[in-house]
Amino acid sequence: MMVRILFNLRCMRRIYDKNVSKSLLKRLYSAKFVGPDVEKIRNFSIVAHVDHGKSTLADRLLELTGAIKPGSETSQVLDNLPVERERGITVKAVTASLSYVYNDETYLLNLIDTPGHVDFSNEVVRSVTACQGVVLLVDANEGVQAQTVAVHSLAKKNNLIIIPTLNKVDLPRADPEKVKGQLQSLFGIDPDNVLQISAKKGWGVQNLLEEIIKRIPPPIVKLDEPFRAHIIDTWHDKYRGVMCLAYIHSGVLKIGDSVKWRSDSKQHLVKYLSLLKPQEENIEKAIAGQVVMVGLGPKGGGKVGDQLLDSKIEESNTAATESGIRHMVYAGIFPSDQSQHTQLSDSIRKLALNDSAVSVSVDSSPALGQGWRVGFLGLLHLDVFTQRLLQEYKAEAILTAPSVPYKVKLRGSKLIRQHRSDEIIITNPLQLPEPQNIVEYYEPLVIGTIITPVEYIGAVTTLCVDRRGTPLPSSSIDEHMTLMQFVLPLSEVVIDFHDTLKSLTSGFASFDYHEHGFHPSSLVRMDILINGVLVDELSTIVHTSRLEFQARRLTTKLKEMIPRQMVQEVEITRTLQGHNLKK
Ligand SMILES: Nc1nc2c(ncn2[C@@H]2O[C@H](COP(=O)(O)OP(=O)(O)OP(=O)(O)O)[C@@H](O)[C@H]2O)c(=O)[nH]1
Repeated sequence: MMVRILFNLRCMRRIYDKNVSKSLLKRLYSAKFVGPDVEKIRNFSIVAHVDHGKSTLADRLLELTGAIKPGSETSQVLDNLPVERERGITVKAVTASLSYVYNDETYLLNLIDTPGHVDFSNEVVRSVTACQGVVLLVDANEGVQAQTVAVHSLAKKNNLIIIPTLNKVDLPRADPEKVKGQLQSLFGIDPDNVLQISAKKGWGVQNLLEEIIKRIPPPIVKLDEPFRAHIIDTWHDKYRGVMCLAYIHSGVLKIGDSVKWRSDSKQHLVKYLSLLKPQEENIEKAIAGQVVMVGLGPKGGGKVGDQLLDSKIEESNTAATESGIRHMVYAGIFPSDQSQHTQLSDSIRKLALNDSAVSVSVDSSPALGQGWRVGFLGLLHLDVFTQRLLQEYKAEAILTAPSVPYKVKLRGSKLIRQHRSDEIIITNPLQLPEPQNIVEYYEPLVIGTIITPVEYIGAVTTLCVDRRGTPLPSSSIDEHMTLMQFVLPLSEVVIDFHDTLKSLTSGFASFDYHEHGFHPSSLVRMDILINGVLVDELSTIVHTSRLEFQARRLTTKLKEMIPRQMVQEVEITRTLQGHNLKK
């Protein structure tokens, strides 16, 4: 019961009104495509720091190409999940196939609008695999921010053409020349190549569209080879089963073609084939270089990362769908009532299809019953996942306290045999072996990039050192802004680091991080006993230097939250040294 009071993070949000997206789609009208010609295809993505205007630019591009009517009342048309509209953020990359006539030729432009928040960066990573270029959007007022650095290096790593574009030039405080200087000093971008637009007012957007056609090359594909595509997104359709967004690498795909998954050799027929403009437009045939929606019917399946092949290709690889995603945070998800277990299980399965970044494994708890241990890319990802469960599937869930994964090196041949390895990853504090069976503890570190005005360098350094961070060399972006880097423990970053950084720097600093592997650390499991009984769900793994602070913070909270008459004593045990703290 007490556990529920503390950790029942049910999202009490407004119920999803399905009519939102339907009425929206009604307002869209379609332009006629001339048959695809690879030379006239451009696949590109809009990448930027959070809130620099990606979705607003996507709206203007949709208007210019006739996919939506100009002056449409609904803004951020591609952000059509209720959670995206409520929070004003993009969490899913969305594709729109647009047609545009330039120099009397009709071009097919596949636009992918991507999220900006670091927790959804996997969507960006996946999107760029279907692109030959990106529009790197930078707010001309805020200038280069931490995610600008991250998406620029991602585009470079994938050898994509980058179209640097300054947005929000209509703002009185916009300083395009200063931001061009930042792009030059950080990335070596020639200021003459930088475009200037106002996505909100539509200024310069047509020029940008034509620059996309001129600067980004058509995809290099093999039309005469057998059909092969890779899956960049999937979602569940109530009537048609799994629908997949596929980027075609070679060959041609037609309705009725026989295909198979690379991960299993079973044959299927292509039942649905559409362009997303962004509403579905059925097509009979798609060619290499296109991004299309494919459905194989209710039993057809489909997973992000897998490949769809012509059934005559003799190739299979059961590991084809391994994502390589490293989960940053794990939490237990349990039904609020065990009678809801089947429904919640079904909802999690369907949502995990659309949110391929989560990992789901079965879990159980003495207090909460049967449930799942779910891995997320960060706390915002966890929050959005539970909100989507409630809004899109009406599934209420109880969440346990989130924890980062740890690693331990085991002692004892029996244990090593049992785990088939001398090292195990701990995603649940309860899995931690007894201290005498552990040779070494490891915790995950990240390299954090912070871009801050120079006057906050001191405050940022103090925050990072307090969070056990080690500074790396910093570099000046211009006379006002500095790029700082720190090696930080992931556990110190995921909970409230971003909010604290924002409040210390009056909202001016931005933060991004990438993983830096597991490193040896001094860790201990902190157990909580209430009325002498160990409450499994309250156990956490903490760094020994933070044990007392964390213990006092948690017991103070428990003291406030648990009705006094129900508790005689709250006790904290430290398994390693057997210390007790009583409140
Ligand atoms: N003044 C001005 N405001 C803009 C412009 N472009 C976007 N905005 C505003 O900036 C805010 C963020 O715009 P979005 O398009 O949601 O930004 P985003 O990059 O898609 O955001 P995420 O998907 O959450 O990363 C909104 O309030 C927009 O109205 C512009 O050219 N000028």
